[in-house]
Amino acid sequence: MTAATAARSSAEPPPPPPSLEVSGLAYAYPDGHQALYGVDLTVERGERVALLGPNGAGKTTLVLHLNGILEPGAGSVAIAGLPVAKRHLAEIRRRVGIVFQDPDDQLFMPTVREDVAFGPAAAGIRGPELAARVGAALDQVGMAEYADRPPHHLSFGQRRRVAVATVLVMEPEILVLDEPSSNLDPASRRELADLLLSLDITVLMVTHDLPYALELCPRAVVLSEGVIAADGPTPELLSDGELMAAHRLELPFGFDPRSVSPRRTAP
Ligand SMILES: Nc1ncnc2c1ncn2[C@@H]1O[C@H](COP(=O)(O)OP(=O)(O)OP(=O)(O)O)[C@@H](O)[C@H]1O
Repeated sequence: MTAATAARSSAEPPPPPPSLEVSGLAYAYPDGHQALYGVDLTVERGERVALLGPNGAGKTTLVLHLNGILEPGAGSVAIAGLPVAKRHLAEIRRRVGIVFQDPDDQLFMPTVREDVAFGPAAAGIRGPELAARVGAALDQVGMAEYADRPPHHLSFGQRRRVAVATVLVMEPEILVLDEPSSNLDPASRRELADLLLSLDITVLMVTHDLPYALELCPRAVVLSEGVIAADGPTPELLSDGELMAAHRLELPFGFDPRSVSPRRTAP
């Protein structure tokens, strides 16, 4: 290394910490049921990762550790370098935006605008900054024109988009989506895919919809019986018949995972 390159590299900022770092995470429910046995998972900033696995694999249990709803029995979780711990819980919950499967679990205010404003208002943001953040989040999900509507007057697909806005407005480090394509008609499913591809954000997507995982997530992780059974490029994992059968993963009849490449960006 020359003196000039050494000087330049010492001036470069260090790379950002991973968006998500899970190390040796183990968890047993209070009734003694062991749901996770030492999970290690690192997701770098900007990655989109599908979390796959059969019913009961431990996917929800893992997600509930990301924002401190559950506390590890062993191991640790960090979000952009900040440990998930009681003393950091408010900041952790801002950094981890979880979109639950049922948007009605997340929407409870009289209007869309108030639902999207709820999180930042609770964090002390007021006035023009609050209005600007809410407007920007609704624009991101294409729902600005519905701002004054009651959420329960919207379609399921529209409510899911508003639920995404309620977490985007917090400017999270990582967006965690639980079954984002469930109950969506084909057009809403595609529109949500386009929306997710337009976001410059780290994504962890829990899904049983394997074509959706393939389209949106270049990388997939298979969780099975509380351990990571595979971690790699989604097309490779979904083309591995033995792996798929061993973990009860099934593609739709006739679907060839080699016929689709993960999309990098929205059209
Ligand atoms: N509150 C609880 N008390 C005891 N055991 C639980 C509890 N919640 C989940 N479990 C068990 O922990 C294991 C993991 O469950 P989890 O909900 O994390 O699986 P999952 O991969 O999200 O499944 P699914 O695809 O069906 O949503 C399962 O065996 C489940 O029965």
